[in-house]
Amino acid sequence: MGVPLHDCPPAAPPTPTAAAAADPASAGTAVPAAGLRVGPRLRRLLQGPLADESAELRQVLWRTLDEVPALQAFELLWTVVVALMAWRASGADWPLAWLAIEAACLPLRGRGVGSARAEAWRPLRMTANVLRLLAMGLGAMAALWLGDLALTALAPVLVVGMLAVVVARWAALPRLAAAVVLVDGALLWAGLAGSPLPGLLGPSCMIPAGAAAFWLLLHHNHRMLLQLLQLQFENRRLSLQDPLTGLPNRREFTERLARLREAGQSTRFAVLCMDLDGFKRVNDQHGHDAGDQLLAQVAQRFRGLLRQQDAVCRVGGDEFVVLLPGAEATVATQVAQRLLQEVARPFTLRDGVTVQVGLSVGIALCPGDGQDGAHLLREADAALYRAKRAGKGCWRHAGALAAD
Ligand SMILES: Nc1nc2c(ncn2[C@@H]2O[C@H](COP(=O)(O)OP(=O)(O)OP(=O)(O)O)[C@@H](O)[C@H]2O)c(=O)[nH]1
Repeated sequence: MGVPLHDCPPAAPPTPTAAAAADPASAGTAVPAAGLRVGPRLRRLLQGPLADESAELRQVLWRTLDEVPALQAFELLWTVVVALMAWRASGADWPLAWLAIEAACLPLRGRGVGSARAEAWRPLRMTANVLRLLAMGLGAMAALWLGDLALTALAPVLVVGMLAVVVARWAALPRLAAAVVLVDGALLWAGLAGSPLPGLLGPSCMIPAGAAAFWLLLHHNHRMLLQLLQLQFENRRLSLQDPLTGLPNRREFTERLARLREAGQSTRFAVLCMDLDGFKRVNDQHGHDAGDQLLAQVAQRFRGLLRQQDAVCRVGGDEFVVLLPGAEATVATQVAQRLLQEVARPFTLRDGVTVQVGLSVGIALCPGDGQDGAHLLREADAALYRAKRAGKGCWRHAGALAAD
């Protein structure tokens, strides 16, 4: 290591931030799981194995259920045609009740889609969808019981068409979709079996085979969709992660910085640019593999020291960047001091070799040293360069707080 820490002001007692950073158990609060807000048992029942997937992935899957307005218009048209025909044929009130349910569900089925409240309205949308599908099954069954020839042709087409839509679009919820197929399939079967028209019992026996085909399609759709999403998520994770240390990489760091800046003009945070001192010597003396092990252990120590809302990223060979949301100068300095001390402790590598390196840190603050993320990074990098020039093993502030 270069110049000892006395080049920096003496270490102050840990602040609540630094204390929390040192104790990962007390750091941060758990992010609430996103997605449908139903009881855990019901969610498990509906989602099945999906409950083990990440909340983010489940949310994307759920979003595939959101209704398409054009599709809803066609579905409405079909139901209106069959229900009005049943009303004319029977003169009874039940087709009107069927239409009333369809009409009442229509605005609820698209409620909140595309808005910030989309997630909150999802249970309502799902309830409305299930209710109208049930009404449609019952309505078609009753229409078949009338024995009207045109209705006998149209009602099964309506049910089968609806089930095809469910199978095509409800791959996110295969269990619920399968239940809808079974219930509406059973109602269709009951309608055909109970029709006063002769000869329908035989064709009605085809319904279990049809339901099985629908179920196979549904299962296939679900597996494909899940695999696609899993790949998409894995690709994204790999593109944002440094494979050696498991830390976020430069791209992820830039995105987090941008998100922080988007949070508002008054956002306060600190950027710490860090570079190991004497790392090349470890590579030269013990080999590249030892250097890799050292980098992974350094990353582990950094992670153990920081709060959950802080971010530490590996942005180059032995270069790391830390983002401290909400931190002002004192806290940033104290965190830099603790990081320095952490790295200064010897590292024991896999084959028992003990190595020692140091750390130099450059600190830039938002808003004091600038507002723009790229500018702050440059400022912190310049401060790091000054720390290196000052003899390494120390930290330096950017801009107004710079001592030299
Ligand atoms: N083992 C390993 N070495 C790497 C990796 N990426 C870069 N390096 C090496 O890390 C070294 C970084 O160079 P420097 O930062 O100049 O080395 P240093 O000894 O820390 O120099 P100072 O910062 O001036 O103290 C170079 O020798 C690179 O070849 C990596 O992924 N694994």
